[in-house]
Amino acid sequence: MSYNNNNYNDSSSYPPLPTRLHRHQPNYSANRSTTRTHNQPPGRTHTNQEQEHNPFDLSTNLNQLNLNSDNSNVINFDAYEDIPVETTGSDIPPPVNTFAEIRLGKALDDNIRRCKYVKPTPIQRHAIPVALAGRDLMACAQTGSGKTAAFCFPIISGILKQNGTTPFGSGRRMRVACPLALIMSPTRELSCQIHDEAKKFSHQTGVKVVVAYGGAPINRQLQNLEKGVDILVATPGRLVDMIERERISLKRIKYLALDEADRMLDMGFERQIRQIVEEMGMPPPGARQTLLFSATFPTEIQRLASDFLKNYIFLSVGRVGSSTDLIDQRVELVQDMDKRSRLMDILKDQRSNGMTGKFALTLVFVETKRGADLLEHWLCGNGYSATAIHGDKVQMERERALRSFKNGSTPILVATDVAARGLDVPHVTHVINFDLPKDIDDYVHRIGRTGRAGKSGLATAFFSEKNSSLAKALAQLMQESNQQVPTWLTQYAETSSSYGNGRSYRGGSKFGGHDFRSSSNNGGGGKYSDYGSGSKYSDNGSGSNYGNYGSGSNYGNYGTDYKANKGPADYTYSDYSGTNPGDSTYSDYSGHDFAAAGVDAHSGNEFPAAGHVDAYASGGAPAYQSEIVATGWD
Ligand SMILES: Nc1ncnc2c1ncn2[C@@H]1O[C@H](COP(=O)(O)OP(=O)(O)OP(=O)(O)O)[C@@H](O)[C@H]1O
Repeated sequence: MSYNNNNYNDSSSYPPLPTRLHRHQPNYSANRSTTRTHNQPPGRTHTNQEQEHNPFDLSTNLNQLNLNSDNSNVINFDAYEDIPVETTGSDIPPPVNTFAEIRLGKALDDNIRRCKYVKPTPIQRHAIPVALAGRDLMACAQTGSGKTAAFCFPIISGILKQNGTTPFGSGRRMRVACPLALIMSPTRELSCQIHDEAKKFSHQTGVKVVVAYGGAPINRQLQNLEKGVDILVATPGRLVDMIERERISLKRIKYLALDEADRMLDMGFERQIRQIVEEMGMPPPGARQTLLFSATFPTEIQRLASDFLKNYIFLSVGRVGSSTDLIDQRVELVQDMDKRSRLMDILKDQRSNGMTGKFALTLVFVETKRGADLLEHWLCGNGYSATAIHGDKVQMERERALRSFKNGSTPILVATDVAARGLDVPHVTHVINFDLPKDIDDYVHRIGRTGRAGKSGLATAFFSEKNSSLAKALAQLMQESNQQVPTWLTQYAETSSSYGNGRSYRGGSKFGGHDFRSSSNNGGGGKYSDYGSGSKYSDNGSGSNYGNYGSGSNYGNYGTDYKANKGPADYTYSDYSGTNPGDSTYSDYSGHDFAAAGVDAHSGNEFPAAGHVDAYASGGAPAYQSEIVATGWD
């Protein structure tokens, strides 16, 4: 065996993967009535010709290829019972325990039932009442815990209550679409997924959802806009393009949601997001409602994000940036040259345990696009059905790869960080970090592709010498997620001074998250704490009750712990991309190249110098910092 045996587990053999993995898919025959539904605004009736596609239809829903006789479709809410919840801000609307309490309207309730959502997840219990009360929200909750519905439900419900019609303005030549809601996300695939979800939730409500993303023909998307749009789901590059062509106006936006908000506001996207939100006619904070969601929210990014918000509520479910305990995390010390043979051992074990095929998908993260292609090729050559996804593939190839992974035709997907965030593929049972990312938050998002919606999952990481800067953050994260930390990793953590590419790890108290206003004393207001899905308002601070907190003054043990454990450096941009020449870790995120020009240490290949913009960056953003290279801008 060619890997170092100082592993988490003495045995080289992997136990059978978790079995609570099969999610039953909804099988509803849609009511294809052409009459207006209960909550449907006037003017939103559907004729037979423009009959809505039924997203619950088994024959057309890709996910349903994964149907299994196992009926364990219901989310495991026990897994969320003890999750700490922290809410700060003024006049915080109380959480709910059931969807019925929320009064989303009959049409939406029907769709929730069709989705088989029996009760709200913790983030939904807390976030939906806040959003329905019209408040701005910065929300942080663990991967796979239902954030998409948490921002979609209030938006759809709000649009239905407005009883509006899909408005159009006038442009130079064509009609200008004026959506009421804009949902932005960093990758094309995630935008498509949110679009599919939002369509499902708004089925037969008359609310029109359209998606716009780069790499796909713009004309088709413009045609869809022509048919009317209430909710536009978009990636930033394509959106700017359409606004500049005067095909979209943001002047009627009432709801703005940023999914993966920390990513949208970090150095790769911030400038373009600011352009969209602040310079392209969108109503200002206060005149619109802004909802920011992510599983991770570094303090520095919270500070940037607060520009977009007014009198907002900060909500965290689980510690900010934590991984869920549902994911069994293992880390192995493997030299770079031994990684392939170790991967082969793992895949062989999985095969011999019967954990293969469409109900046991394996997602393998690598550092570079070329590395992804090479590994895919090597796996296929060794008898494993694999495909790859990364930012150098044209959109059609990206979509094909994801489709064949989802339906189990190729149960192994080799991916760069383009697949790290947000993607909800039901049967991913194992995430393997063949190459670890430099940033702990990226690790959190990557492993979060498994262990979703209350199901358990397995994450294995190959740790090599060059990952030593991540050791401290990784060990701390694992400890906080109740994982066994190998002794050798603790030793690495003790000797390494860094917290992973300069960003401090926000560890500390296991309890709750951290609203940056609380420590900087500039806002905040009341706070209350709550655990899991019970109804109690248990206060976990230093004795004050719900609503009785002064702004940041009564921060209690939680705050003290946070500060005491705060790492040496906060999130520093310079370390993020510029100081690692020869290293292209960040070279692939939804088509962006974040790395400086240089030579990829891993493959020995040159990667492009700053300023390169690839062929399908239509209307894409210019490289706005010398070290940033925009390729295939979404
Ligand atoms: N109330 C609910 N009951 C049952 N299943 C739910 C509920 N809410 C969401 N889900 C399911 O949970 C899964 C994960 O949801 P979602 O993709 O919104 O997670 P997320 O928090 O956005 O994750 P990530 O941080 O990775 O983006 C989805 O398959 C979704 O359909």
